[in-house]
Amino acid sequence: MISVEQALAQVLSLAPAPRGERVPLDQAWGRILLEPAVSRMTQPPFDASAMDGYAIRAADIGQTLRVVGEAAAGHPYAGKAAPGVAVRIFTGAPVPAGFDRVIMQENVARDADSITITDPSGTANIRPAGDDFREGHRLEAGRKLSAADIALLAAMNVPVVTVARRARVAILAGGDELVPPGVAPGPGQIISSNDLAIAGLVRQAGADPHILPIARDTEDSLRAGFAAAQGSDLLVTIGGASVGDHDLIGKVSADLGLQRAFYRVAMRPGKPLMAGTLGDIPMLGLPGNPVSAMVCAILFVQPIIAATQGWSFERPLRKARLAADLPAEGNRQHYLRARLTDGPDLPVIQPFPSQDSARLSLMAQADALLVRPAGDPPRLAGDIVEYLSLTG
Ligand SMILES: Nc1nc2c(c(=O)[nH]1)N[C@H]1C(S)=C(S)[C@@H](COP(=O)(O)OP(=O)(O)OC[C@H]3O[C@@H](n4cnc5c(N)ncnc54)[C@H](O)[C@@H]3O)O[C@H]1N2
Ligand code: MOO
Repeated sequence: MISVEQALAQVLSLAPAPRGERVPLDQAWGRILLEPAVSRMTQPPFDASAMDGYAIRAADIGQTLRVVGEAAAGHPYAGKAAPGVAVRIFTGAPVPAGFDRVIMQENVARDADSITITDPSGTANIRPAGDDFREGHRLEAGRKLSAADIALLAAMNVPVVTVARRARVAILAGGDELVPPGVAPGPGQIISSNDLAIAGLVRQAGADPHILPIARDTEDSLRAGFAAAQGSDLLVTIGGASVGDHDLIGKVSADLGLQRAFYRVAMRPGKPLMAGTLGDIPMLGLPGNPVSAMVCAILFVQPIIAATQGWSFERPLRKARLAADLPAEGNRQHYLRARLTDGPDLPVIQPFPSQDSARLSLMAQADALLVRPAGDPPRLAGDIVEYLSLTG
């Protein structure tokens, strides 16, 4: 058995280099920027009015001013400032040359073509050219593009960006007991859920899942499943990873030439995890118990997808206070399904009394995985412990 840290390093070393594609901005949200984007604009491109009102010279405050023209957004005023004059101006309009204040119209009394300033206090109400960013401003590679990033790129006049191609992830669940949701299970059968859980986690990491037909517990059926995964960027198998007579993933993948990086990790749940490269595709073989499969996907599948897309998707370890005493840990790092509530300083974490790795109903209620290192001594209520958030 290797440690979780060693396993993660080995998994990440299997990730192929990210490949880029050019997409227009309306398709770029949530994608990973692979090449820096460089602004072709200065923003604002001109000194812009921040208010509806009158452009004046600060030196003229106290005088009655003559309104000589109008500047609206998209309709600049062609003239310049002169002593004793004002220009009617609207938000977003270029401030004509020579004016250095905009007085809000609420602070002005207008009489035909004349204005008197009733309240000269306040700021200039002018956004100077380049106040936001200048030509050449860069948005660096490696970020997941947010709504604000897309707006910024648009304002930079960068209509097309290079983002990482979404990894295509083949998901192969196997087991004679499995039927898809909606099918009436026969004797001894259950509904396959893991493939759908993993597909959700794959999507969360920004990749495209491709759920293959459920494989039977035969070498031929598994071989057909592996063949169907050709052309994917990553293959994730679920189940059949343990030592039972019908656990064939290890044998079939080895027969097909898997370069195995490791098998078995010192973690709980998720010990019978394997990883390697099959042909030129990285493969992760997840254990079949539903919670084990999900924990392995959170710890290993999501990070390798991120790496394949030029990104780092690491859930930070956060601190919380234990709600109840816990016994000493064994020789595997333990990820306990838990609930978080607010506390006076840190959140309070309450692990569920049952940690059975088959209990999906508890996984669905968990908002955190309490992480206990191998060999952790007994802990008391109130002790500070670490957790991974499942809710973001
Ligand atoms: N003698 C030993 N037995 C087991 C060991 C061990 O070390 N020695 N490890 C146990 C642990 S830990 C786990 S985890 C499981 C992993 O087993 P497999 O990866 O071989 O998974 P299966 O046997 O195929 O399935 C386990 C369990 O999960 C259910 N399952 C599988 N696939 C799905 C699916 N797509 N959707 C829903 N449920 C699924 C399956 O029906 C089984 O109940 O091995 C232990 N045994
Ligand atoms: O990985 Mo097994 O989960 O310990 O149930």
